[in-house]
Amino acid sequence: MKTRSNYWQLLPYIRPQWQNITKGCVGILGYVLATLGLINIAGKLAAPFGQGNVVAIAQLAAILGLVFLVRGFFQSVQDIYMAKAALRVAFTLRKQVYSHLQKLNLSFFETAKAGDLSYRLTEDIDRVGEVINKLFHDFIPCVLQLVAIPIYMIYLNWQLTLATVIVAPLMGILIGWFGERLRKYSLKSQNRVSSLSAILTEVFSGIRLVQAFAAEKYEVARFSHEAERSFQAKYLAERLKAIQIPIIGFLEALSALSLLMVGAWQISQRNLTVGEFFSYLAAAGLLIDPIGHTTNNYNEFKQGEASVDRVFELIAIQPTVIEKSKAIALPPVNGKVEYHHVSFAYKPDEPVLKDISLLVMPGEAIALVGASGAGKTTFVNLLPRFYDPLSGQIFIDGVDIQDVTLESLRRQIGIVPQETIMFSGTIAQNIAFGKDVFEMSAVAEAAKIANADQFISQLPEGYHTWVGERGVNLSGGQRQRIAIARAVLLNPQILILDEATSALDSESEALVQEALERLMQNRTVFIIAHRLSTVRRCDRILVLEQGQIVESGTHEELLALEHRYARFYAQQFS
Ligand SMILES: Nc1ncnc2c1ncn2[C@@H]1O[C@H](COP(=O)(O)OP(=O)(O)OP(=O)(O)O)[C@@H](O)[C@H]1O
Repeated sequence: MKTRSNYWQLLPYIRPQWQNITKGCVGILGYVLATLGLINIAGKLAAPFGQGNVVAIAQLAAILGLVFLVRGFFQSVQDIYMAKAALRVAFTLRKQVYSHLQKLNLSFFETAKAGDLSYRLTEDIDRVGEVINKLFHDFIPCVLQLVAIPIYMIYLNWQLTLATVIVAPLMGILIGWFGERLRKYSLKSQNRVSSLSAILTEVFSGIRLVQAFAAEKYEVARFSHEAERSFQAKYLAERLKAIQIPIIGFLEALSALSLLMVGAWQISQRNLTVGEFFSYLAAAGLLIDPIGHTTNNYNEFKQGEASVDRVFELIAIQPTVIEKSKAIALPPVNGKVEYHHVSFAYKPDEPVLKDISLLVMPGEAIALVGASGAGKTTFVNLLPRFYDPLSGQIFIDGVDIQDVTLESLRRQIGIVPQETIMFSGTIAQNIAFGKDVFEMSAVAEAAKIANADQFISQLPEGYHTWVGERGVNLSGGQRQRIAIARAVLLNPQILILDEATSALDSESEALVQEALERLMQNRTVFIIAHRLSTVRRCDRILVLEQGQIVESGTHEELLALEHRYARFYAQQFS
């Protein structure tokens, strides 16, 4: 576990807020000066009280009221500008972490938990914002008061001050000790809540599976176990705080007692007037609040540090697929694709693709077949650079794909995945996914080509029908046609199709097939094929086995070989 504070890493986010912070500091300064003014006036009240001078008391009380008002005004200034600065820091951090995550590789998201990520981006960053807000509008003024008031107290009477602050070092040590423990408990607690959030995301998005497997009890037990651990971690933190408060309170009482004793002794020795003692007591009284706040704030900082750690952990993750600084935009391509001695492994010593070389001409349709785990998905994932080969190169129209910008590369490769994810938005927005501005007529045209126009037109609000987070209100076949429409609208020269394995009813199947056929026309296509009709239609079939192309040719040619494809064909399609 890290012990170094990550708060310093917030500095680049805090710096641009200097204007708000300066305004807030003016507020702090005014507030502290007004506080010193209050102490001074309180001291002046002792004499008229002794003389029973009501007029003087009333005058001083009026000034006191005025200074309170001024102090309140400065407090508002400080609160407003510091809160603005802190919230801006949280906003910028959130935006930056989100765009950083967007740059990370597929491999990161394959292992990261969605619930955990969203917790870090929401709750953790909120907490960072709250801590910075506290730091600016509470902690700094308190520390300033803790410096200014004792200086004033020393000026009034150093012996009394010594008596008051004698327990301060012990207090400091205790606060530090508790704070460090709180930070550790908080990190644990945040991680636990994050795990809870991850379980919730998993279960609610896979609720059909949970119900289908009658796994409700199992999931409740899993959730309860994690909730129990979260309870334990939170409880430990709260218990620690509960122990700390009376200990610090006792030290404060000790300090007050010693102040009274030394004060009485000094007055009896005639080293101190009652008026000075009054002023002194007012100063000491005004210290109680900042001490309490500083202790609480320190605890919160330590707890917040856990959130800072968790946020910066994400920022520290570097993408492995990196765009070169001199990357050029890939010009519009014809679709010639060449794999040149390409090898790849997810884990060292476990090669998934082994020295693959292949030339695909523009407009050619390539079917990839092979047993599960043969490397078909990996093979196509290298083309849009979801991963980079360990060795070898991939060229599109003779240009090494590692020399071009990721955006220009990916915009020219359309992907129709096995399972279509629908984002929350209208059908039209889902078809035009990734585009801010689009022509409705172009969307409708794409939907027509994808055989989707008819069912969309029958929906209550047509293209403006809202589809849920996972498109629950559309059938599998309809979702596939939306995915095809997306690819049609993108109009890429190169297409990757991962044919859905789940069976559709024959009418839906025919509509999808027809749509796919139209989509594939005049494009270079790589298709992970699960259907015989698709395989037969392709110009070339590649049989993958343990990361190697072991056979290549047309359906008829490969059948005539009577080897692997023929065997595969017999198993899969006959
Ligand atoms: N993200 C990953 N991390 C580690 N190993 C992986 C990852 N993705 C795939 N693999 C492994 O790489 C090998 C090839 O997987 P790949 O998904 O490319 O095969 P496939 O032929 O597409 O299989 P399927 O038809 O089942 O989808 C398998 O052994 C798989 O377990």
